[in-house]
Amino acid sequence: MDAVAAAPAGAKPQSGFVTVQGTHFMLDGRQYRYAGANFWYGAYLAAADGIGDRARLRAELDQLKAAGIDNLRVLAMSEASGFKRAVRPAFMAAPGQYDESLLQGLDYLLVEMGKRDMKAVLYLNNFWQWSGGMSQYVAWATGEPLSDPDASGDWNGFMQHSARFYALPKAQAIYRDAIRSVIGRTNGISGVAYADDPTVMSWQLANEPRPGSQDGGRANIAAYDNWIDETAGYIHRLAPKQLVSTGSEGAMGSIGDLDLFLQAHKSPNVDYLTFHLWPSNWSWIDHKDPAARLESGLKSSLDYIDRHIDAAGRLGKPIVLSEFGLNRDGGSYDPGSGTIARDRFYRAIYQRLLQRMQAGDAIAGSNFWAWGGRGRSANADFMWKAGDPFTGDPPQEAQGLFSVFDSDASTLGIVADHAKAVHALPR
Ligand SMILES: O=C1NC[C@H](CO)[C@@H](O)[C@@H]1O
Repeated sequence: MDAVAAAPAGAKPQSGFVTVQGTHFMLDGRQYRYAGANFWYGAYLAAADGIGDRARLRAELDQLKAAGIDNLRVLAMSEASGFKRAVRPAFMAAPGQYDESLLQGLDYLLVEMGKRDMKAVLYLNNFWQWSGGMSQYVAWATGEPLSDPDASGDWNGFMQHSARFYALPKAQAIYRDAIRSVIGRTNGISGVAYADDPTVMSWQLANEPRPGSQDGGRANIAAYDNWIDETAGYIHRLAPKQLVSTGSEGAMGSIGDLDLFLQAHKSPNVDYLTFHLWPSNWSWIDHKDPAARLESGLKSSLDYIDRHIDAAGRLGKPIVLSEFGLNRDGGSYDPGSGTIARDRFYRAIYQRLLQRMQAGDAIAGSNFWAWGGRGRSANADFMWKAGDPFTGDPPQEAQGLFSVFDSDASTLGIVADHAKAVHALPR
């Protein structure tokens, strides 16, 4: 194992735990607002050589920190599955069997983030197939075969299958054991219990948990709301010093109903709200030509942002935009391609977030999707294979679809400008 590198020069002493006060985050007695990134593969990159690349990790954490990015959203549990486009290896090879090398990767990542005074948002499951996720739990609990959406194209059937997770006691038992295995862990490098580590800002129940499909999800609402309330309460009992959020996309992840989103987040066990913004996935903007309907897509996007910030204010909890992204020009995956449309999109999103922060509204931060760093695909189809470098795009998507690479200077400049403006806000 690599020796743990010395703290970078100028590393500040570690800050305390992030807490909630009304519609704001607090940190060390002052309001905390942040500019962050999605770094789903952070623990994988931090694993020992053979899976990870710790020299790349340290260099890219430095690059992110230098850009003012001090909050990273990271996958902290994955399940071995037969899904065609799932990340391999998985944190959990089988119910109750955990990959110590990936957990040591999470140890290493948290230590390196702590040195740089960064905060981690760790999600413990996934509604989607690219890390196994809820569908794999259903398969383990029922013995039924998986329905792979990348093979069938039946995304509605997949979403309904995943949503069975919420009401299957055996699936929940396996999941809670996984939660305990992470939250109850003591960092093998620092000796600090995860639940006592202020680097961990919050635990997320899952990535983008939905009640089910647009047509079938309403029947699962009671089970979904109950799952959120009970799981969030369970996590709070394991980690009383840290925050809990759901990982929801907002209305678009709540069968299009903002009221259902708010209802699911009323639980006092849910400390803050999350929402995501995916104009090209939601057909507001064209994947293959983001410039074509950019202005109308931007209008829909800004409206979506305002509605969710307003709703969080009414609920009296902070909210973060914990995913947003857009395609490269012409829908290209090539890291050398242009990002004119994406840069316009990022600027407009950040401008609206900053305006709402300056107004004292409930918005407390954002994490762009997603840091790709120096990860590059060498495959003609741009699809990830086990052993390939990691990028910001998980294995179910082309490597380069939404990644912000280390060479994307214009986009990273926009991110850095936003981070600087956020850090200049009164605290
Ligand atoms: O959580 C997610 N939201 C959208 C991303 C881009 O499509 C996707 O890769 C991921 O599953």
